[in-house]
Amino acid sequence: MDNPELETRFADVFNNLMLHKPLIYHMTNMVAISGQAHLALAIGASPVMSLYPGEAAELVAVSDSLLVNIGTPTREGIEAMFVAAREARELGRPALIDPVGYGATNMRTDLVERLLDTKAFGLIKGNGAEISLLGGEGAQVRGVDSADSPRAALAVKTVSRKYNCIAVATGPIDYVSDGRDVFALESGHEWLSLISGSGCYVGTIIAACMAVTEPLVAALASLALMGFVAEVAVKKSYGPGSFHCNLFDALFACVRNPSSIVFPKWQKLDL
Ligand SMILES: Nc1ncnc2c1ncn2[C@@H]1O[C@H](COP(=O)(O)OP(=O)(O)O)[C@@H](O)[C@H]1O
Ligand SMILES: Cc1ncsc1CCOP(=O)(O)O
Repeated sequence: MDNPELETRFADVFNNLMLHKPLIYHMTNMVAISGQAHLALAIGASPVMSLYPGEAAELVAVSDSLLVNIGTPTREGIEAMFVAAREARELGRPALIDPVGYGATNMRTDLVERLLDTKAFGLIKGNGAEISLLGGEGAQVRGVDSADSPRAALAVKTVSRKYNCIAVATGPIDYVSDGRDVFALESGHEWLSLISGSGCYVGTIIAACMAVTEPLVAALASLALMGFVAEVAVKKSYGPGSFHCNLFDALFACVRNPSSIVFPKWQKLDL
């Protein structure tokens, strides 16, 4: 899809991140939490992380967007997520849910469905397997990893329609749907799957962008950015460790100079 207008919009999104420095309230897992905080800062946003029910409503009120990631659930954290989701709905705050490990255990499946019942979320972002299962398509989930997601392209549209929000399925090919169209992007590098938390990082970038633009553009811009920076970072890296560092450095540089980004091209699928 050759669309210079869309690329200008992506660049505007990153410029606005630097300008507005939105506060992103992360309710996230103990694996990726510090990386997500560092990443938010690198892209010009401000992170606040908390899983405490007693301050969840107040934090939603002062934040520019909410990210709920169920990766390492705890009793208290779950209670806080429901408080935050209801407050975000009440206040109309942009909110994203990352259903980490949906389908891996009955508990996660049930939790995600109950959170979605709050109707707080303008965007669902999962890996291909999580979104395929949410959309009623078959997929294999092992722990929190996506083992197989051949039907993610179809599922993303189903999920978007079912939950009346933007749906995003990540993987070697990323898919995004607004319930009408399905967009696909092949970019990035397989080493992203060697960084535990790379999907969570995508969540942070999208949630930050949702504070400054509509959810569809936020998703398309964020995934194109991630794809491009992964391709840049891998050229300077020896393995997952240096790749992780170079990825953050490339994100830092790109959001400060969006005209340096060669955005990989989204394709509109005929589905
Ligand atoms: N084989 C791959 N090639 C290129 N990019 C990939 C590959 N696998 C995952 N990605 C990218 O890594 C990021 C995280 O996606 P994914 O691994 O599906 O999430 P999760 O970590 O939640 O399982 C996304 O930006 C996705 O595009
Ligand atoms: C390994 C792990 N276990 C529970 S949450 C988590 C991190 C998952 O991060 P991602 O799905 O973004 O790779």
